[in-house]
Amino acid sequence: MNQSERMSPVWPASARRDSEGNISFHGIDSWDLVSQYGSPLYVMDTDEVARRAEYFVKAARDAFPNATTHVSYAGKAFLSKEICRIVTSKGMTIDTCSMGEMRIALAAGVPGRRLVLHGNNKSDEEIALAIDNDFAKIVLDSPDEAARVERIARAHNKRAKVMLRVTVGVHAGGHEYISTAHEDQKFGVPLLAPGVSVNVLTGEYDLPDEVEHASAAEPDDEPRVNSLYAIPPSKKDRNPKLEKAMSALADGPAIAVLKDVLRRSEYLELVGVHSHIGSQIHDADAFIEAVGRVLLLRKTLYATDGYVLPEIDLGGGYSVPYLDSDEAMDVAATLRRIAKAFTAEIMKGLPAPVVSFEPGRFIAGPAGVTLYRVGTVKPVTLPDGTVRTYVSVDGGMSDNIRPALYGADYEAALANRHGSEKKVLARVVGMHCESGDIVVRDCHLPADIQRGDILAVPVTGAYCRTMSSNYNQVLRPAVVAVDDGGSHVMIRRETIDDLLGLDVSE
Ligand SMILES: Cc1ncc(COP(=O)(O)O)c(C=O)c1O
Ligand SMILES: N[C@@H](CCCC[NH3+])C(=O)O
Repeated sequence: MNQSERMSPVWPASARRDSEGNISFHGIDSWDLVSQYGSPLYVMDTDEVARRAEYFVKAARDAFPNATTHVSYAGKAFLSKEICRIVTSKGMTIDTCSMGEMRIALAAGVPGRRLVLHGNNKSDEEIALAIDNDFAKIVLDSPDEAARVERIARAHNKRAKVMLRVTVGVHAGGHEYISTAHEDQKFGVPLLAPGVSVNVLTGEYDLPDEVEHASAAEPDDEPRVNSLYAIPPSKKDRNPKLEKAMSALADGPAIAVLKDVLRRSEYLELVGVHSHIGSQIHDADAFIEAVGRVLLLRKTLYATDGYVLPEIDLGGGYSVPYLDSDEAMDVAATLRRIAKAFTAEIMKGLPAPVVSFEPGRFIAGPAGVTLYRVGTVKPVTLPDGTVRTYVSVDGGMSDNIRPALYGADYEAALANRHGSEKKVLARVVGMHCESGDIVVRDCHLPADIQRGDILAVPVTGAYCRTMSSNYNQVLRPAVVAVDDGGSHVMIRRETIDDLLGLDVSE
């Protein structure tokens, strides 16, 4: 019997390396997986997905013992009917943002009341499908969307549950393309008019002159009773700093949309506000800052319209380590810190909202490993005399666009043997006609790596298969599920018939 060693924490918990150097998942060798299902191959450890879903749902419940929490799996990270069933069995709902994602979740048997629809450019058909299926929420992303959803809801004689996605102005996230709460981008509706900034913790704010005159009450002024307060507070409950910050928000774009939704209440039920500040966020402070701003918005809407937003959705963005040297985020501790922000002064007088989260990468990323066959191995001498060994594999940017798109870093390991003790500086590259077709920019691999070997790249469960392409007319790989019960195909490999079937020209 072979002695097996656990792999480092970036691998699924079931991954082992035996004394011959074979990497296995739940006892199934990489070599056997590739022999049976072909290469490249996405391997999804479904036990790991279930464990991570369970962990997040429990961490949210534990962090908010006195509030209801909802955790929605962000299907854009990785979606299949089986994954839908696994995460919903662990108490999650599912966040979708396209017709395809909605249809997969519905085909998995997930009821609409456990689904969410996002999207900055939803089609009428997508909105109609969500309304028809009584989705838990449709997240409005721009000022004109309330009227569109209302029109479709009226046609279906239904009342749609809607939220508004707001951009809170917090700058966070791993890469510019995956940061979503700064001002200059396509998602959401800003809290504040252009040029206005508010420190929600101190109530200090910077307003351009004209806005200052229009909106800010002096601390000793009478409150702007008619414009700011639906229900004027008693003098002793007034907080001048908070009033200044609320005044700025009361004049902002987000409140205007929320008021518009309230005016359409016959067909729209305003269930809350949504803030997603970006993805691969390591810094818990960014979430705390976002919570403060969203709670200020909730307080302001209560002040102006006497409406208590029932739910605050804080989106996803929880980081995972990709490299052994990356620090793992303590998600339970982060959620506890977020929960503390909900006990701030600003909550005084308002009931606790339902608090929702939408993790994607955290659930699926570390559960996935991609297996590739090694092809050409080419040592290249660099101008400074260093030799870099280019190791070509049979996939690349078509199955993992993240290195090319975000400069994302990964690790690679020889998965079918130990290989020589001597290591070489290597770059793992794909088979596409692009020099940027890189899988792992820099790593050290055994010097005797050769054609036919298997390379495994961990943490490819999120945003790899879902962002894959047919570039160079390659066929998308299969996704194989592994767990204690064995392995099976979850999503089949594309075939040449699939490819030719799309080309309908005579
Ligand atoms: C609205 C929304 N929710 C949730 C997510 C999931 O993010 P992550 O996979 O980083 O948790 C995203 C993607 O960034 C998103 O846009
Ligand atoms: N696609 C991004 C994550 C953000 C997508 C959702 N807003 C990534 O691969 O890191």
